[in-house]
Amino acid sequence: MLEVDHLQMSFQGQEVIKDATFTLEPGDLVHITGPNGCGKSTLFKAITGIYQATGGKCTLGEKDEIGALIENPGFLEFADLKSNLSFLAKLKHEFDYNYTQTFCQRLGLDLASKQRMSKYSIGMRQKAGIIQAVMEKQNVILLDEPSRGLDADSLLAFADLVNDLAKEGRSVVIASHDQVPGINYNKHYVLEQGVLTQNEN
Ligand SMILES: Nc1ncnc2c1ncn2[C@@H]1O[C@H](COP(=O)(O)OP(=O)(O)OP(=O)(O)O)[C@@H](O)[C@H]1O
Repeated sequence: MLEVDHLQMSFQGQEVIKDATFTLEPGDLVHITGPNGCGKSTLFKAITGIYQATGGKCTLGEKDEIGALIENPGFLEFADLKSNLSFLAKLKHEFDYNYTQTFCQRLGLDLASKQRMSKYSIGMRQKAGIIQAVMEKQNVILLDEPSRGLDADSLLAFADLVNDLAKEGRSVVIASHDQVPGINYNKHYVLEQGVLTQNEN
């Protein structure tokens, strides 16, 4: 699905990612942890092509599609949730209202609400960012600090959601320094001093 092979990323000679190597199989639920500033967001930006990697390579299967939430998601601030999500979906696909609604219901957002995004709380924006990463049936899902701003019930709903995505054979990679209880990770990595290392536990 996705092969990340000795990926490197430097900025003006400063090496942030020295060696990141991992492979994603269908249904993998992967946790990448590491201290602030270790390069988790940079790794996702290099995988998605927002940044051009300075070394190594990423190979995505022909039929595979990446959905990503990286840092603070940007929205059309004066438009409501449905306008924002349908705008994003239509860049590549048809907007599937009913399918998207299932994710909104699971995370406690109202897809029919006329409230503009500028009035959304940090947690609500985060949920909208998670939903846009999965609503087009993307099968390689990269979530950077997805639990930011989520309350206790929403964290449980989020854990259920990602566990279900993995059961469907979609692969989810979560980068975070905190733990979300209830996520059934099958692989753990640590990013430290630019090197991504797999942990057995
Ligand atoms: N466009 C850029 N230009 C220069 N340096 C950058 C750029 N993007 C990221 N960096 C540097 O890369 C390093 C890693 O940043 P990154 O945001 O990837 O860390 P992180 O692990 O996601 O941090 P956090 O846990 O705090 O979110 C930082 O030192 C940052 O300053």
